[in-house]
Amino acid sequence: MKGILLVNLGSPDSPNPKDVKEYLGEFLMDERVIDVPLWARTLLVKGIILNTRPKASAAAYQKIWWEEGSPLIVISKRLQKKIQHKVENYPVALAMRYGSMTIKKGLQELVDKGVDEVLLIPLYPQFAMATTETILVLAEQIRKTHFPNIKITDFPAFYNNPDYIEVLSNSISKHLEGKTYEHLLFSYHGVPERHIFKSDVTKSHCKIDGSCCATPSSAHEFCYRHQCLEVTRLVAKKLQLKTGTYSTSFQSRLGFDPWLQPYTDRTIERLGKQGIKNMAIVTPAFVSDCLETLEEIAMEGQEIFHEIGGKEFTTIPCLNDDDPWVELLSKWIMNWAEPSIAERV
Ligand SMILES: C=CC1=C(C)c2cc3[nH]c(cc4nc(cc5[nH]c(cc1n2)c(C)c5CCC(=O)O)C(CCC(=O)O)=C4C)c(C)c3C=C
Ligand SMILES: [Fe+2]
Ligand SMILES: [Fe+2]
Repeated sequence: MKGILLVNLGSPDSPNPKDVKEYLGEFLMDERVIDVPLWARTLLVKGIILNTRPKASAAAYQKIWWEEGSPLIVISKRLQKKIQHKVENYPVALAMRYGSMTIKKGLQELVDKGVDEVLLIPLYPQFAMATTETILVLAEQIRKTHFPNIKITDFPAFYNNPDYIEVLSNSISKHLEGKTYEHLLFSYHGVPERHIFKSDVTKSHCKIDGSCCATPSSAHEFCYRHQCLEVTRLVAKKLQLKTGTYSTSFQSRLGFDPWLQPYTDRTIERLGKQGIKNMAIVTPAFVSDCLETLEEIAMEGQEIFHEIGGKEFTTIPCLNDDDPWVELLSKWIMNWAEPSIAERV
C-alpha cells in the first residue's frame, strides 16, 4: 500500500527559552546545517550559540506564537489534513526534521496503517543540503535501521515546476491586488556560500560570480542559489514584472562566514534610501509561514523600512494551506500513486 510523508523543518515545543534551546541544539548540531568538524560544531553550538541565542530566539518566537502552537507546525498540520481529504485512499503523515514530530514517528504511523511504499515530500521548493538533503539522508538511515521492508521514493525539488510557478504567481497577484508598490522583493532563506560549493556536483561550476547560476550546468540540480534565482525569474516572467521593479535577496544569516548576498535587511534599507516608499516582499523558500517570515520579515523588515522613511510594506503570506497549493500537491501525489490514471487524464 502506498502512503505519503510530508516533512517540514520543525519548531520548538513551546516558545520558552528551555524548549527553544533544546530545539536549536538539535537543529544546529546537524552536520548539514553547521557543516564544520564535530569538535568545532560542538564548541560553536554548545559553547557559544546555545549560551547566547535561545533567550533572544525565544522572545522572537513569543511574538509570533499562536494559541494552537507554532505557526509552522499548525499550518503544516492544516495542509496535511486538507491533502488527506483529497487523496483519501492513501494515508498522509506529517513529520518534522527537528523536534518532537520525528521522521521515525511519521514512518511508523504509515507502516501501522499498512504502508510499504512511501512518497517522501520535503516541503521545500529548492534543494539545499541544510533542508532537503538532511531530510533524505536521515529518512534513509531510519528506513534501513527500523523499516527495511519499505520503499521510499524521494519527491524532487519543484522550484521550476510550471504548475508551482503558476500557483505562486497567482498567490502573489492575489495579495497585491489593489496595493500600490514600487518594488517586489523576493527574499529567500540564506545559506553560507560554502554550502553552495559543497553541493556542486561538478566541483567547478559554482563561483557565485553573478553569472554561473544563469549558465546551464548539471550543478543546478543541487544549486540552491540557482534554484532561488530561477523562481524569481520564472515568477517575474509570468507576472510580466518590469526590470528594476523586483529583485532577489537572502535573509536569516547566522555567524560571521559569508552567506548568499545581497542580504535582505540591507536590501530593504537600500530600497528605502533610494526613495522607494511602497514595497512588497514574498518569501518563496518557505511554503508555510514561520518565525522567519512572521517575525524577521513582517516585523523586523517592516521596522527597517519605516525607519528609513518607507510607507507601505506589504508582506505576502506563504502558500500555507491555500486551496490551489493543496490541489497541486494532491495532483503530484496522485500522479505518483496512480500513474496509469494520471496518464489518461
Ligand atoms: C547555519 C544555520 C542555518 C542554515 C544553514 C539554515 C538554512 C535554512 N533554514 C531554512 C528554513 C527555516 N529556518 C528557520 C529558523 C532558523 N534557521 C536557523 C539557522 C539556519 N538555517 C536558525 C538558528 C533558526 C531558528 C530561529 C532563530 O533562532 O533565529 C525556520 C523557522 C522555524 C520556525 O520554527 O518557525 C525555517 C522555516 C531554510 C529553507 C534553509 C536553507 C535553505
Ligand atoms: Fe533556517
Ligand atoms: Fe550556481
